[in-house]
Amino acid sequence: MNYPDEPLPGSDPSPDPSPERLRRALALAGIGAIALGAVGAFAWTAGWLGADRLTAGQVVDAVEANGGPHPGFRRAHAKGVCITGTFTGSADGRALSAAEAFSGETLPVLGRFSIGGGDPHGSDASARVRSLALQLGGRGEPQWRMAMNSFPFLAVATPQAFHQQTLASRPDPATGKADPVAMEAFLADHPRARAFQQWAKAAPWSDSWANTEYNSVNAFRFVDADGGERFVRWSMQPRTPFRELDAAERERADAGFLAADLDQRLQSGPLHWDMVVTLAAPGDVVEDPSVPWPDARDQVVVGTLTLLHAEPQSTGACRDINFDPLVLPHGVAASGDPILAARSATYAQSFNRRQRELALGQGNAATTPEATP
Ligand code: HEM
Repeated sequence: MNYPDEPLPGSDPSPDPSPERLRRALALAGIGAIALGAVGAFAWTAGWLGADRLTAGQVVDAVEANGGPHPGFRRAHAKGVCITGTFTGSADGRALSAAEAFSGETLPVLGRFSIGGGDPHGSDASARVRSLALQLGGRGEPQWRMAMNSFPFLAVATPQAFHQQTLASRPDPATGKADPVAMEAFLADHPRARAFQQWAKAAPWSDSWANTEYNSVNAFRFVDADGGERFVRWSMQPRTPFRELDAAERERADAGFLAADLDQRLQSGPLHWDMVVTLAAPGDVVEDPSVPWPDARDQVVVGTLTLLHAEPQSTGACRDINFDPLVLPHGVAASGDPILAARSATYAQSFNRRQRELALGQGNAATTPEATP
């Protein structure tokens, strides 16, 4: 298949790209991301990038190979449901960022809950990662798109390492599991990924999308009305109390228990999360999502997310949205994190592929309500 493809920013073979090149890449990323949000076109058109670098197409090819072909579906986080609700920013949020979301007005929200993995029909109990993607602001308003995960930090620091991890995780057709030798080789090259493995082994599984905390993981910059800038990470912290889904319950759980649980909870009323921003201190690493910040950092509650309604992704409005984390409003800007820029480019690849399949009638399962939770 031929798709427009460009080398990923941050995959330059020269070890130390100049700040000027980085600035140009980020500026182009911002422009590309806005264009992408509007027309679904491929975001990455910077002609200055070299020819021998990792491309978004290669990254998505590898992700797709691990999840199996599922035309019309997202290549990652393939299983999920659409949601709608509102967001209301706080005065404390307004002091940190000039974004419309913190104006005090209540904005419409369109979003999507999902689980990790590329199988749209897989069991909820087989995926420990829960995810929340949001678009704050409706049509004609400045939009803020974000895609967050329940893990607090990433396994890797760069798009290349993410690609190596994807290749090492490829399931062996005979066993359905990753080749342990390939995974050990990856871990030997990327020792910090062991911290993520520890988290995945030890952290309790939540039993609901409603009681899960979702994290931006990548750092961003908040810009206030006077132009003051701060590096931040944020999380959506649930007001619904956490409850663990233990191993025995996972064994018994229905394949679509998360969507059924969500529907049931929403019948009893709205669900709420506090948006909590963590402020970086001078010297904190802001360009590497595999390095968590110390717990003692200042935190500010900047708003409330209220979810009101859920519907199947096959027919809901979230199906045809690319939750590109670089579609940002005035008042929020990218950090220099190369993973963030790579996410924008790879989500565009995945979005283009699935939309093309839908247009060609090859993704009917993705538009049939019975085929999804
Ligand atoms: C280099 C690193 C990453 C790559 C290559 C990657 C790749 C992808 C791809 C291809 C999709 C499907 C996009 C679509 O078709 O709409 C996706 C979805 C998603 N990603 Fe990532 N991802 C990366 C890192 C992250 C991180 C750090 C987070 C969050 C902290 C994240 C959160 C999500 C979420 C929540 C979705 C589902 C969005 C939705 O519901 O539409 N990803 N990712």
